[in-house]
Amino acid sequence: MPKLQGFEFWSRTLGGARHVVAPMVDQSELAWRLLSRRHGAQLCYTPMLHAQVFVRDANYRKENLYCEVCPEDRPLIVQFCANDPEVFVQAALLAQDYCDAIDLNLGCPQMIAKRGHYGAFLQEEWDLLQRMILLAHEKLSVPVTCKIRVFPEIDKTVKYAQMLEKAGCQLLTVHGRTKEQKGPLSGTASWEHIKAVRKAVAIPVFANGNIQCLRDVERCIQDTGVQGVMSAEGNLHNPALFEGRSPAVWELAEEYLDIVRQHPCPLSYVRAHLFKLWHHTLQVHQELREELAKVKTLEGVAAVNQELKLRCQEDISRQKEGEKPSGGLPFFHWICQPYFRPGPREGSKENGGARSKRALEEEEGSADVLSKNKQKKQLRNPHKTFDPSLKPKYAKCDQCGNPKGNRCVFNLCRGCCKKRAFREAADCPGHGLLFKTKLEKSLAWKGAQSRLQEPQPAGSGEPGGFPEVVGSALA
Ligand SMILES: Cc1cc2nc3c(=O)[nH]c(=O)nc-3n(C[C@H](O)[C@H](O)[C@H](O)COP(=O)(O)O)c2cc1C
Repeated sequence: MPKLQGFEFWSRTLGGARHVVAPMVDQSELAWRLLSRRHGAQLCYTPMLHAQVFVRDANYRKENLYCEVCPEDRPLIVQFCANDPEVFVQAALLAQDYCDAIDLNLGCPQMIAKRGHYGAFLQEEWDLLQRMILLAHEKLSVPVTCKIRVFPEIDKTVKYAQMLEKAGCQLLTVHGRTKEQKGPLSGTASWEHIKAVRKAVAIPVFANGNIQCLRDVERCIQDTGVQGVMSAEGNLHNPALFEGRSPAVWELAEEYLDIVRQHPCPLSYVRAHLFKLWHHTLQVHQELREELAKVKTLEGVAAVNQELKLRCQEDISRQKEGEKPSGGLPFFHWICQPYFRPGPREGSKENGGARSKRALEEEEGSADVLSKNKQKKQLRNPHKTFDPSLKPKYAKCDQCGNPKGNRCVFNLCRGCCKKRAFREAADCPGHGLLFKTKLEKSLAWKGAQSRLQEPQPAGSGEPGGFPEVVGSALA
C-alpha cells in the first residue's frame, strides 16, 4: 500500500488526533504516555532520541524504543535529533516498524543542541534540512514530520515551513516561540505565526505553546485553524488537561505509579513527574519535597503519595470549615493545575533585555523557583540546601559581575585580576598572582649576572627589556 500523506495520514493513521502529548526528554516515557492517553491524549511523541546513538548502540535502541512497545501506545511518533541525512535515515529505518511516523526535532534551543549542532540550531541550514527530509521521505515506509520553532519574522517562518513541506514533510508542529525564548525568557507563544503557517501550507499543522487547559485547546484551534494542539508543561502539571478535568494530584499519581509497576522506568523520571504534578501542594507541604527527593524505591514514592493524600484531605476538611490558607499559600493546592513560569522582572525590559544569564538565574532564584539544573542537583543531594535565601551572597567583580576574589586587591574575579595584574606588572596575593615580585626577582637576577660578567651593553636590565621579562615571569 502506498504511504499515506498529509491530511490522509493525519485523518486515517493518526485518527484525526487533536490532543497531542509533546516529545519530552525523560518525561514522555511509555508510562506517562499511557496515563495521558487514558485522560484524553490522542497522539503521543517519544522523547527525543539521538539518531547517531540509536544507530550505533543496540542497548539504547532497546531501552528507548524496542522495550517500550505496547499496543495501547498508538498512534505514536518517534522523534530524533540529527544533522546528517544518512544517519537520520538509518536511525529512522531502525525505528519505523515501531511507530506511525518519524519526527525531526528542529526546535530544541538548549546549549546541548548548540554543541551537538541539532534542533533549533539547524534553523538556518535550509539546504541540509531539505536533504534530510527528502531522503527520509524517499526511503521510509512511514511519513516524516518536523517540529519547528518560529523565526521573529512571520514571513520567514512561513517560507521555512513551505520549504520543509516541499521537501516531503507530511505534518508540521509549530512551537510559537523563537529559539531565544527559553527558560525565564520563554514568554508567550505567538499564535499569529502559527496561524500564518497554517494558512500557507497544505499539510496538517499542530500548534504548540500556551496550552494549559481545555479552553486554551479550543481557543487555539479556533484562532489558528490548526488540526491539533500539542502540550508539554501543561500536560506534565495536569495529565487530564485534554479531558477538561482537574483531578486530585494523588489520584493521578496513584494511577501513574500503577502504570509504572507494569511498565517500569527510571525512578528519576517518576520523581520528576511527581515534583511537577505536586508543584502547588509541595509549596504547602514542603517536608514532603524532601521525602520525595530521598526515597529510593517506587514503593517509597507510593508511601509519600499516601502521606500527601492524608495531609491534603485534612486541608480540604479545614477549608470546608471556613479556614483560609495562611501566608498567601494557594487555595485548592491539591488539584492538578497549570503552573505559570515567572518571567524576568519588568526591570529587565527597562535594561533593554541585556541582562546576563547569571542575573536572570539569580532573579529566578529570588522568586523561589529552582532552575532545572538545580532541581536535578537537589535530587542527587537531598540533604544539601538549595534555598536561594540561605545561599551566601558573593560580592561581585567590579568589571564583569562574576564573584570577586575575597582577598583580591583590585576587587576583581580571578580572570579580570590576572589581566590587570599582568598589564600593570602588579601582585595580588589574594589570587596568588605575583607578577611584580617575579619581575623584581628576574631583574635582580639579570643585574647580578651582568655584574658578574664583562661590562654589558647599556640598556640591559632596564625598562626596555620589560616585556620579555614579564613574558618569562608569566610562563
Ligand atoms: C521536560 C521537557 C522535555 C522536553 N523535551 C523535548 C524533546 O525531547 N523534544 C522536543 O522537540 N521538545 C521537547 N520539549 C519542548 C516541548 O516539546 C514543547 O515544545 C515546549 O515545552 C513548549 O510547549 P508547552 O508550552 O506546552 O510547554 C521538552 C519540554 C519539556 C518541559
